[in-house]
Amino acid sequence: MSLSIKNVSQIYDTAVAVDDISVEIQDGEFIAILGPSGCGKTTLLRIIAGFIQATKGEVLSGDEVFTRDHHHLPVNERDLAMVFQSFALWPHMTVREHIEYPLQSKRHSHLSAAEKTAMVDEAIRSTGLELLQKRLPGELSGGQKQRVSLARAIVSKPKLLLMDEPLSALDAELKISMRKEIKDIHTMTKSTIIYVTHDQSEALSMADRIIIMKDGKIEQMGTPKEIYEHPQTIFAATFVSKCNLVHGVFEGNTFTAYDGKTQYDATNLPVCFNEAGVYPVRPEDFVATGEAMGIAGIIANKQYNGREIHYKVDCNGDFFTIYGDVTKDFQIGQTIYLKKSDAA
Ligand SMILES: Nc1ncnc2c1ncn2[C@@H]1O[C@H](COP(=O)(O)OP(=O)(O)OP(=O)(O)O)[C@@H](O)[C@H]1O
Repeated sequence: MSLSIKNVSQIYDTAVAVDDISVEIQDGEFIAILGPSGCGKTTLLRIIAGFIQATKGEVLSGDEVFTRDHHHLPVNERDLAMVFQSFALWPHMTVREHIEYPLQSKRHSHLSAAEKTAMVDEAIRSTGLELLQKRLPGELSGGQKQRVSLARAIVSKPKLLLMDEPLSALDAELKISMRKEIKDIHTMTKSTIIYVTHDQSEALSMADRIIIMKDGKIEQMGTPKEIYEHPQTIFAATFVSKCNLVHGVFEGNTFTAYDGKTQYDATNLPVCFNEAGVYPVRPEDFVATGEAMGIAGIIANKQYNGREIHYKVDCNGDFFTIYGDVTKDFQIGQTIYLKKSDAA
C-alpha cells in the first residue's frame, strides 16, 4: 500500500504534537520513524491508523482517502494492522484464538471456514508458534507474546503494518533476534511497514528509509546509509549513532580543527555545521595513537567491547567517543592523540 501524508498537523491545547508533516511512502517500503520521547512519532502513527483524526492535513492510500477535511475512514475500514509495545493480548484467549480473531470481522466474511483455517495456520507457522497454540498469554515469555501479536497482525495479510515500539519490552538479546523475524515477515508479506522507535540501531538495521522527527517536525529523511554518512543537521548527526562535533574554522571548502593542523574537506557539508563552527566525525573516523600527531586528549573512560575498546576522550572540554584497537590498551588519565583515519 502506498501512502501520501500531506501537511498533517495535530494541535493540542498544550502541545503541537505533529507539525505540518508531508511524506510519500511507496508500496512495500519499510519505514522507521525515529526520534526522542515526545517528538510526535506515536501521534503520527495513530493518525495513519485512524485512532486520531488530525487537526489539519490529508492521509491518502493510493486513491483511497483515509483522512481529508471532515472525512475520516474508520480504523476497521482501513486495510492495516497494528502491533503495540504492550503486546495487547487478552488473558482468557489462547494463542490460536488471538490469531483467529481478526478474521472474524465483517471485512473477512467472504472467506470460507477452510480458507480462514489455512490463513491462521500460515500465520502460526511463519511466526514459529506451532507448539504454543493452546497456551494462554500468562503461559508465554515476552518474546513469545510479541510473536503472537505479530501473527495476529499478519493473519489477514494487511497491506499496511504499523508497529509502535514493538520490541521495547524485550531484553537485549531477544530484541536482536526479533528484528530478524520482523524483517523476514516484511520479505514474506511484502506489506508496507511503518515502524516507530526511539532506538537508532533498530532503525538503521531494519528500515529501507528512516524519518527522523524532532519537535513534531521531520528533521531528515533518507536511507540508513544517507542518514549515517550525510547527516543534514546537528541533531541528526548526534541522535543517530555517536558523532563527535569537532570545533574549528571553515575557510572555503576546508575545515581546520581547533588544533590548527587536522583538516577536513567540507565540500557538500550542510551549512548548519559551518554556522555552528563544528565538523562531524564518526568514532571510526578517528584513530587513537600515543604519538603526538592530531588532536590531543585525555582518556576519561573506557569500555572493553570484545573486538575493540570504546574510549571517552576529554579533548579540551569536549568529550569525544572513539573506538580503539584492543592491541593498544590505553589507560584512563593517559594523554593520547586523535588523528584522521585513512577513510575520513
Ligand atoms: N491527548 C493529548 N493531549 C495533549 N497532548 C498530547 C496528547 N497526546 C500526546 N500529546 C503530546 O504531544 C507530544 C507528542 O507525543 P507522542 O506520544 O506522539 O510522542 P512520542 O514521540 O511517541 O513519544 P514517546 O516515545 O515518549 O512515546 C508530546 O509533547 C505529548 O505530551
